[in-house]
Amino acid sequence: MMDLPIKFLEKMKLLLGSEFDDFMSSYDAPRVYGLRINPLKLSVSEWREISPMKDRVKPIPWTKDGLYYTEEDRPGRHPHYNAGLYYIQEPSAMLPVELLDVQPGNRVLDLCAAPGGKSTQIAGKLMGEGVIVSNDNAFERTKALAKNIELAGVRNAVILNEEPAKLAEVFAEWFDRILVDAPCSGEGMFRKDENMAASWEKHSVVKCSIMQKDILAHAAAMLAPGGRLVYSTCTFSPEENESQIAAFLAEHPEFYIEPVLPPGGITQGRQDWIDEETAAKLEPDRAESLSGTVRLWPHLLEGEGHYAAVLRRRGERSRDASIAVSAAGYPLGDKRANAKRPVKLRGASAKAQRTSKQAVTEADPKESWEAFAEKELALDRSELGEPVAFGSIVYLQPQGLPSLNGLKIVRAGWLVGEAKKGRFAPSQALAMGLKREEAIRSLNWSPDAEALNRYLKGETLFINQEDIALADGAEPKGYVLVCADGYPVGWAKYVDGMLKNELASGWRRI
Ligand SMILES: C[S@@+](CC[C@H](N)C(=O)[O-])C[C@H]1O[C@@H](n2cnc3c(N)ncnc32)[C@H](O)[C@@H]1O
Repeated sequence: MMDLPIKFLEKMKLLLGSEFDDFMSSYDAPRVYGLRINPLKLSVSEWREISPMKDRVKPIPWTKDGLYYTEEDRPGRHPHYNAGLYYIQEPSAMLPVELLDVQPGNRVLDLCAAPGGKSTQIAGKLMGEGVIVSNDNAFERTKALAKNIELAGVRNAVILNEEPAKLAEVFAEWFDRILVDAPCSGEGMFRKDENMAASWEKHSVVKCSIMQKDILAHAAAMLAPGGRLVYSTCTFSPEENESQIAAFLAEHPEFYIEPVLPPGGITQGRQDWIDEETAAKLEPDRAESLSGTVRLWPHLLEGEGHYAAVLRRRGERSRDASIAVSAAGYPLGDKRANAKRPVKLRGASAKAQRTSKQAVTEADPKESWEAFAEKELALDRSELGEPVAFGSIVYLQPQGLPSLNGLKIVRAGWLVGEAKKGRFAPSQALAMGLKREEAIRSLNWSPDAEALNRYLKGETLFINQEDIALADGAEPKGYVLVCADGYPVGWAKYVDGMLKNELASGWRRI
């Protein structure tokens, strides 16, 4: 039996009454495991054709691409993981994005996004059209966020490291969809992570609910009229769930709850759990609408537990032409449209900008990219973002963004590579976002090939030239896109029988 905080147990007993014993028995039941197939790479049925796990998985009812797997399968160790074919995610955490109803072409904000489970799910719904702005205010956590987004092969994400108030100054009424997967006391994570139970007092319910209120208020300011906002937590406390949403409705008459018809095992939100003070501020029908939010309980379904509310903003968005902006972030036609914009960069991007101030760059990095893409890729660039360079690093930035002036940027778009000493070095993110046939040279190994295992460990290999698939007219020497089962895992450089490993250092198997 797990060691759970006494105060938590007393509270749950009071809330759940006769259901409490069933709830408690869920802590003795084994954990369940989930993964979500990445539609940017392949469909569930295509994955089933190639996966050794295919006969042991079963569908997660509330997510088209979600599957339960057994612990022994260890999908994180299979090369399909290195190829970004799926994301390992707690099953109930897959619901909020389903409720967000993302459509290709939408502008979506994932406000509390690290480590990126839900951002990658959103990107899979956008299918490369529109933009996802993925933000987290904890810089260290944005590193995992960027890696997961890149692993999934997302081409249309911008990753920021900001406070919601700062974002709201730039993105007023800009987004069609916003996800607030709020920081919370994590009561639904106790079974998965015992540390969460130990630190429950520290992340107190009261502290979290103050934080959530502030985040929600800024999120509301960024949603366009007619837009949809999903609020979710992985905790059970009503203060962070129904009462939080009730307080939000009381302060935001322009929002209403869109009721969710709970699929099997998912239950309605508990309108009777709203605290009295908040309930008194709401009209009765608005208070009743809280039963249109949803709860996932570990004793009623196979998942750790979650809460989600779908909020709609009244009105209709008016999309005007002035939204079209230049790469410099100003509306087209504005005299500043070609101006260089001062931006704050974080991590690798910041380093590249510092370096570029010291060294004289021989060629415009964007031109280096264009030359590389022209020669080495069979990629239709007309559908992709606008090349923008920060120092020597080149990104393809989704079009139509407002100026990111003054924001802390982790990724200004799809990081395609770096111009170094007159050459262009393609990035790991570029490899992951390409399809095999979009590179003029590729090499494909089966997942159990020893050569692939050695490549993933970062070793240099010796291969037969004939193993490289070449586009018409391409010579064997040069960058090769290395694939597992036809899906890219990274770059290598081929010269005279030798395959120099270009797999990014943080991506190698240890
Ligand atoms: C529940 S986790 C998000 C999990 C993520 N959505 C996923 O699916 O992988 C909450 C996140 O909120 C971030 N956070 C906390 N306070 C924040 C704030 N004021 N603004 C933005 N992010 C915040 C935390 O750093 C944490 O990464």
